[in-house]
Amino acid sequence: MAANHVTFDDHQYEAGPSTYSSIPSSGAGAGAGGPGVGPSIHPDRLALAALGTPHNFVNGDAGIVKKKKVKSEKQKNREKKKLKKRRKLEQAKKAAAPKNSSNNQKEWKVDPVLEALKRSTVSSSANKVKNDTEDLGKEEDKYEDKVKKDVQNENGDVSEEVKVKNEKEKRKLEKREKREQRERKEIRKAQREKAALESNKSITNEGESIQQNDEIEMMDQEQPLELNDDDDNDDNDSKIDEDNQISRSESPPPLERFPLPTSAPAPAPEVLARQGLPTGLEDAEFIDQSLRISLDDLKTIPRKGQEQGEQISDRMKLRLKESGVQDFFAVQAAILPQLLSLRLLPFPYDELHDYLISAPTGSGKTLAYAVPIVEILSKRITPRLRALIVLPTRDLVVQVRDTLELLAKGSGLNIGSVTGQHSFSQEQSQLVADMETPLLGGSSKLDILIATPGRLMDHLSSTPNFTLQHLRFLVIDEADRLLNQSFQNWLSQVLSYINPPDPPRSLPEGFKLQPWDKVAPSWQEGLGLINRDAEWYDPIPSTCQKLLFSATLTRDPSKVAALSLSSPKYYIVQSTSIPSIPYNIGETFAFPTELKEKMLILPPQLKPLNLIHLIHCKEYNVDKALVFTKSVESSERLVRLLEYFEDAYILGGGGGKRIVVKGYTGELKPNERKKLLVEFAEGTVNLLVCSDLIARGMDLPSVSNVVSYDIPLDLRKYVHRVGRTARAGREGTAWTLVEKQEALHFKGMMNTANHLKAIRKVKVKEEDLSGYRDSYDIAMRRLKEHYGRDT
Ligand SMILES: Nc1ncnc2c1ncn2[C@@H]1O[C@H](COP(=O)(O)OP(=O)(O)OP(=O)(O)O)[C@@H](O)[C@H]1O
Repeated sequence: MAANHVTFDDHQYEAGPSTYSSIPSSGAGAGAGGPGVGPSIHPDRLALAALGTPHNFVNGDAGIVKKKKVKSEKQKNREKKKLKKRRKLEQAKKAAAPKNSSNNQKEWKVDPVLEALKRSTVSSSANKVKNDTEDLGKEEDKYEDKVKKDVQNENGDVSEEVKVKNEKEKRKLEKREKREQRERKEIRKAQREKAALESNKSITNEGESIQQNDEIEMMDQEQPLELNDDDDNDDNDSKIDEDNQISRSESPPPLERFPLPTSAPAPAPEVLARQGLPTGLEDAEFIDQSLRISLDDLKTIPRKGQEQGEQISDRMKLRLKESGVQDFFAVQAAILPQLLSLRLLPFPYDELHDYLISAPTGSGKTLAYAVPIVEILSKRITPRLRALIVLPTRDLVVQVRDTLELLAKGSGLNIGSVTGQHSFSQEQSQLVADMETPLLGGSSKLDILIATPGRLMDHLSSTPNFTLQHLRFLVIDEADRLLNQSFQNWLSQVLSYINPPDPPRSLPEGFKLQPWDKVAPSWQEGLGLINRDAEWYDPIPSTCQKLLFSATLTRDPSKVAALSLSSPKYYIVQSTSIPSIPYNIGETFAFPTELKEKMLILPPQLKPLNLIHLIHCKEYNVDKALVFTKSVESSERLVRLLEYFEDAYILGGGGGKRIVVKGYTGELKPNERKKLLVEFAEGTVNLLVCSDLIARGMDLPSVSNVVSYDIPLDLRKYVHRVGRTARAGREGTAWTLVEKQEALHFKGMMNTANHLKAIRKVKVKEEDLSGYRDSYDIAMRRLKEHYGRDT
């Protein structure tokens, strides 16, 4: 009986042509009924027909027997045709099957169109089957053509044109299917909306009706997603839709309406910039750049139990006076009283703040941390590494070390630096006294270390007994630049060497604690030296204060968060007459008060002549100048051109003194650079041509002019360039040579920062340049000869 439930498709693909042998004149002959002549119908089915078994099964053979009696000639012909087509189809399938199967038989791939049709016929009624059969016939015809074409394609019989046609047809079919799907969905949606409207009518309360609509809207949004999952089950879906409509209209009145959530207004960029920042940074304290406090007037904030604050030590006053300091500048006046109020080893109840200080270039940031470090550490008994200052370049390390040595003269403090300038072992012997005995508390020879991040990391990982556990100050100068250096993830590494290890940790096996091995109190628990569970006191807090200084201090939340600041205080030093310039979100730049800014807008070919005019013309008197170019190569070229020009100009009787120009590049050895800076300070060198990298943070008190021969790429670079002059309250002028095609960009950049008004435009007349023409032409000829190509 199982055969009775075989569907039409099952017959088609499994029973084979024998199923249809009942069709008169089919001539198939060799069916399941045996090799007899004429119609061969399975005896079971004949018996069933005779018994009058109800033929409500979809499409059994018995059904066919019954249908046979009423079939018209037309129908028979049609079926014959179909049969013919099917046979052709079977043949085509065999031909289309891959030829490489192991048993040399063609493997049949399931065709998605036929599969879909197969599924649809399973659930349809007998009538539907009839229609479907016709449809299927059509589809099969199409498919047969397609297969034929495919077979031909495979054999390479068909031209390119035919292939394209096939493709087009395939796409058409797909498009049609999609369109139909879309239409079905739209119909369903319209039905739902209609039902919703009807159910709304029955709800008299207006508020309730709104809620009902909301509900329906929500459902509308959700339902298509479900329906999309199975588009073939349209009938079922529409039934579900009907059920939904009914249940909606019959559902009890909805509950009282709650206020719907509304989206919050978009936060302002400044607010966004603050997100993720520690509290304290939101409330920056602004310090007027003109603030001055005399050395005698500066007092520390009184500590607990103190009536009034203390003055700085006489020795420090003396040292400061020796280096020309009469008053403390604003940045120093702002933070010295706070930093100096804490002891070398603060009490547990003393609140240690970290500091972020944004102050203009040349405003005296170095002394703002150097003075408290020297003052506080001078009270120490045994040397331990208590201050670490990280700087981005060797030159800055040398500069800061000089300042610290000057201040610490006579204090007994040991100051060292690691930059990679000396051999690693030389630096090691400078850092630690004992590298042989394992010591938990380290064996530092230094009190203050100034380092570049890369070399610091090397020592942390490879120098035995070098530890940061005793740090009282961690200073990150030029912080914006350093925080942008992800080099070996240096910041988080350094912080991990400062923070106490997580308890519990027992001492290494076989380790012997030496009597002179002094572990920092906050590290003792982590190293297993004390068991706080058995003690009565709270964890011992770290005594390290982090101080960050920069002219352009970033407030990038992710970078600031990486510092794990504790109770941070944020100070911005700026002039009240020139408002600070908000640039990037949360970033402010401040310019030195005594700075004059000028720009020349000119054709590129006139840049050298204009520079020559600026340095030779009495009116402008551009001397003691740092000249910035866009690259090392253009620095070299400019230095050479100016040298050739000076040769020709002096020889040609141009008048005036010879201008001495030198390049200040990274290729110079440290002692050469130092010599050059001394010559520049003495005035024997008039112009130093350099790149941005080398000049950053350089403190050259004698710089009177900064010339941007090539415009800076961004405002940040501009601030750092111009900040090389007008330092420490002195006057200075910044010149920018702007090529005509760059004018829009440069002005736009300054305008965005609301700073364009501060820059005066200078125009040099063509005739003013004529006096230099001859010497300039000679210089250019020599330059061309030198480079052996056109310049
Ligand atoms: N209170 C002061 N009185 C006089 N001169 C000072 C004072 N403080 C600092 N200076 C001098 O000002 C110059 C600039 O100081 P410093 O290099 O510390 O500035 P800075 O803010 O660190 O600049 P940059 O951001 O460019 O590094 C130095 O020559 C320094 O000696």
